[in-house]
Amino acid sequence: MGLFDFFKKKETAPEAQEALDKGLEKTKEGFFSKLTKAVAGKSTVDDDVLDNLEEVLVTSDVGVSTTLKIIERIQERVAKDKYLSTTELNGLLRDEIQLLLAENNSNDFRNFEYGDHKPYVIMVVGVNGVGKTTTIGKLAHKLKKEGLNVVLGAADTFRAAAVDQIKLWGERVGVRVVAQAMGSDPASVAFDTLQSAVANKEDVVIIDTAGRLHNKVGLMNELGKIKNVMQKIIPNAPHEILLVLDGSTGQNAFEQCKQFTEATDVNALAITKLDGTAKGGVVIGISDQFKIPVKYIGVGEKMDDLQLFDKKEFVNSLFK
Ligand SMILES: Nc1nc2c(ncn2[C@@H]2O[C@H](COP(=O)(O)OP(=O)(O)OP(=O)(O)O)[C@@H](O)[C@H]2O)c(=O)[nH]1
Repeated sequence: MGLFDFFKKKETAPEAQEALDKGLEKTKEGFFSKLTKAVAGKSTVDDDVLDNLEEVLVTSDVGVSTTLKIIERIQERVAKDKYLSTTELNGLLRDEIQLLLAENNSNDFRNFEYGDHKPYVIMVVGVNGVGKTTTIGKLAHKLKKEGLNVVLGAADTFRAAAVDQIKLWGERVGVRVVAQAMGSDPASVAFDTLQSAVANKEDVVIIDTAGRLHNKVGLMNELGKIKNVMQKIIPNAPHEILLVLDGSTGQNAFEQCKQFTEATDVNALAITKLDGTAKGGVVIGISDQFKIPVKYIGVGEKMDDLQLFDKKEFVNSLFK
């Protein structure tokens, strides 16, 4: 199977569905217990119910603007149907969330025109602690399992621990890692990585970057420099700029998304740690607000706990 096929591949393995269901358990529990309270004692969807629903969505980290959009659509349905029972609310919400995800993930990764990029270059960005290194390791494992040759570039040279962590993942997964000493130029690591990947005819390059957010201009310059250097070897690299966000940080994730999308052309999102949070609504809000497809979700700490995001499976799992 080629690279292109991998990204188009549908992940329907029962284990994957099970991991997704388990990973979304907390979100589901939190959401539906709040929803049950929101409609308690009510038989029809009225203004009170809608107010309560708004609160449920906001506190599930769907985000204010996306929440208002959902409420408005339900209001329209109520106005049209005149009488809407609260038992119908679940189904209605499910439909609206599905629609919303479809609108924002219309550029679903499975439909992306990747062409036949070889190597396919992924530059991974995000602040420290969000699960960036883990996501890179899991992704390398996933791609390797599909028979692709992967190489990692340790371009987060700011912290010695970051280089060590990437090397450790490289060993665990069994993929090559290009690294230089701590403090060396990240762009130089990226250059070396791409150059050797081309020479070795490797399929995928994943470049880690430092996630310092203290200063947007600094971040922009650093990421810009890495990109420019990559383009000396492969003119349209990186093909993917993957922003990793910690799903359990709610509003912080929105803020980080804002900062990084202003600093560079993020075109894919990975949302991690969904298993540890009741705030999985962040997946719905972020993709709506930023119009960037969620491509991967992290649903656990193990190597296999990174999934290709499928909006339909996500909603099915949430409303199961
Ligand atoms: N439960 C859970 N934990 C995760 C997930 N992804 C990452 N983690 C954990 O989050 C912690 C931070 O992950 P790292 O990969 O070290 O984070 P990082 O962003 O690279 O941070 P630095 O290495 O400090 O830059 C680790 O303990 C991971 O095991 C996930 O999807 N679910």
